[in-house]
Amino acid sequence: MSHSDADIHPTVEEAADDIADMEIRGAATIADAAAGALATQAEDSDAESPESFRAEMRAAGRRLRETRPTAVSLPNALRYVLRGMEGRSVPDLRESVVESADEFQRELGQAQDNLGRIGANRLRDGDTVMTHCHSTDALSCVEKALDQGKEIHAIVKETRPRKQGHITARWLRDMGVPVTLIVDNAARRYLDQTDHVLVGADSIAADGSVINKVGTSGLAVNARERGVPVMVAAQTLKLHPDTMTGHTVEIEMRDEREVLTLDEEEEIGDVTVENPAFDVTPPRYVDAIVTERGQFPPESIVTLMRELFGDQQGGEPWEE
Ligand SMILES: O=P(O)(O)OC[C@H]1O[C@H](OP(=O)(O)O)[C@H](O)[C@@H]1O
Repeated sequence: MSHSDADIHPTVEEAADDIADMEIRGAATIADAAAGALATQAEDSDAESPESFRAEMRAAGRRLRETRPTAVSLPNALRYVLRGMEGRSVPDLRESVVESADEFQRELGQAQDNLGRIGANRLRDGDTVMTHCHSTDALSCVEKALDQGKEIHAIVKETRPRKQGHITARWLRDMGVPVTLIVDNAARRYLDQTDHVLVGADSIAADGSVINKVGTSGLAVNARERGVPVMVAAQTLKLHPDTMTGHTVEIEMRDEREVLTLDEEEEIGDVTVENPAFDVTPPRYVDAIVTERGQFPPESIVTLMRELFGDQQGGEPWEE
């Protein structure tokens, strides 16, 4: 690396590109990758002054932050690692960043395990869950239920346009769970055979709204109409601190080519394609938000948010 103040390590560039292209995806996985990339930036830095080291870390943080807007786990990860940066010399600063990233990654894994155990208690032997998209937090609940000796079946929604339901189907098969794969449009019909809708979250707002893969809100409304409980598995990393002061969560709009190929467009003619990646499920359609700190009715999640983020003031550590 050269000695310019804001050198971004190739590993950070690669992680940022992979997050933007969804080679690395899923809110928790993105957070884990971002923390790891910051650690590499720190480890390999040849900054000669504490100021240039800090400038490098901020530049790396900004590069990672600008990749995708909706999953708050990403800025929460960057805040955790960069706020842990302390020391007066480059070696001290480096060590603090590496330690802080390591601690973050350990806690993330631990939180997912604990959340899974709590969520598993909602599942009974023989239950069928319906999933949407691919969530490692949600699958942790199934895994722990299996560990408790329960038999679980899964109805897996394909999840257009990127068909991440296929990833869920593969993971569940690896766990030994019988899987029925359905197209998204069949979900309402199969709710009659479903005991729980089980989804993850990219962000949770202070009013208990759940921001998750587009299609979650329609599924939740249908589930309420059919009397099927909706369980959201989301470690506290998914709680969105800005929403405590009235900010809304930006919904990512992705490339139209995920929906319509060039060939398809040539056949149809010129049309406008909209491709929002996420939607907002109002709290009244959610029965429980399961975190590593316990399970909560969505309306009470704000209490936990105040406890966790209440004292966090000031600007973003990548902008300071
Ligand atoms: O953190 P975990 O539970 O793994 O995933 C949480 C959510 O992240 C995913 O977003 P994307 O696939 O990155 O757009 C899905 O919306 C999923 O429900």
